[in-house]
Amino acid sequence: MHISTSIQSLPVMESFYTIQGEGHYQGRAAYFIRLAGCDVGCHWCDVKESWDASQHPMQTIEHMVAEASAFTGRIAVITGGEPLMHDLTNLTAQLKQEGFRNHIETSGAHPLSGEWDWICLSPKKFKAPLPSVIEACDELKIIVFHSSDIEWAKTFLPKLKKGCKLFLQPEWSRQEEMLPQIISFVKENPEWEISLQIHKFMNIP
Ligand SMILES: C[S@@+](CC[C@H](N)C(=O)[O-])C[C@H]1O[C@@H](n2cnc3c(N)ncnc32)[C@H](O)[C@@H]1O
Ligand SMILES: Nc1nc2[nH]cc(C(=O)O)c2c(=O)[nH]1
Ligand code: SF4
Ligand SMILES: [Mg+2]
Repeated sequence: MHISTSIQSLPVMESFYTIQGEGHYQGRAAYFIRLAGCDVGCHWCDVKESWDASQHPMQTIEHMVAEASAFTGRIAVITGGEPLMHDLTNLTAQLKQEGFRNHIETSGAHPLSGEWDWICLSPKKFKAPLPSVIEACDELKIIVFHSSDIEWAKTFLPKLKKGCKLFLQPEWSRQEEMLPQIISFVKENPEWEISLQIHKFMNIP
């Protein structure tokens, strides 16, 4: 007997069409889907409201993709929360059918699922990233809260695939203190770039 794919729903905190504010695609129009649920626990996380999935409504993938498709842009960024806590096979397949490039923002603490055109890994000391995600990422984005985080960033280099983009992003509240050190590091190590959360300067989501 043929069993049709059951309708899958995922907990969604918010979705919005905006400008990617971080990393290699910074400045590009993108539709963000922020899935709820995270077990990493970064003390400086800028979306702690996303952590408890039970606080957010379930939405069917059909509904999520239909809403995304209403906008002109065709980059979808799946973020969270930690999006890899969910099986993203069906979501990414249906976004692809609507012509989206699928991008993910992840801590890498859970196994990859789904079909990705761009993987941004932002590893955390609080819950280590899986080797499989480190090897697959297209962009490494290290949040710099303390100057020692710059040294920690370098420990990932031997494990990354060739051509992986390298970013240092100051933790928002620590920007003034960390930026001078990040700037001098990048001047000495020009394979690294600076990412600044430009959406926060523009007061957009
Ligand atoms: C909110 S997280 C969601 C995706 C995933 N859980 C992760 O951490 O990559 C999205 C991005 O924002 C970064 N981020 C979160 N809080 C931040 C802060 N206070 N300052 C700078 N970047 C932050 C994360 O490191 C990650 O790159
Ligand atoms: N504009 C904008 N760009 C972003 N890039 C990564 C974000 C995230 O929270 O994952 C984010 C976000 O929340 N807003
Ligand atoms: S892994 Fe991402 S969503 Fe989870 S606490 Fe850290 S920054 Fe926030
Ligand atoms: Mg954000």
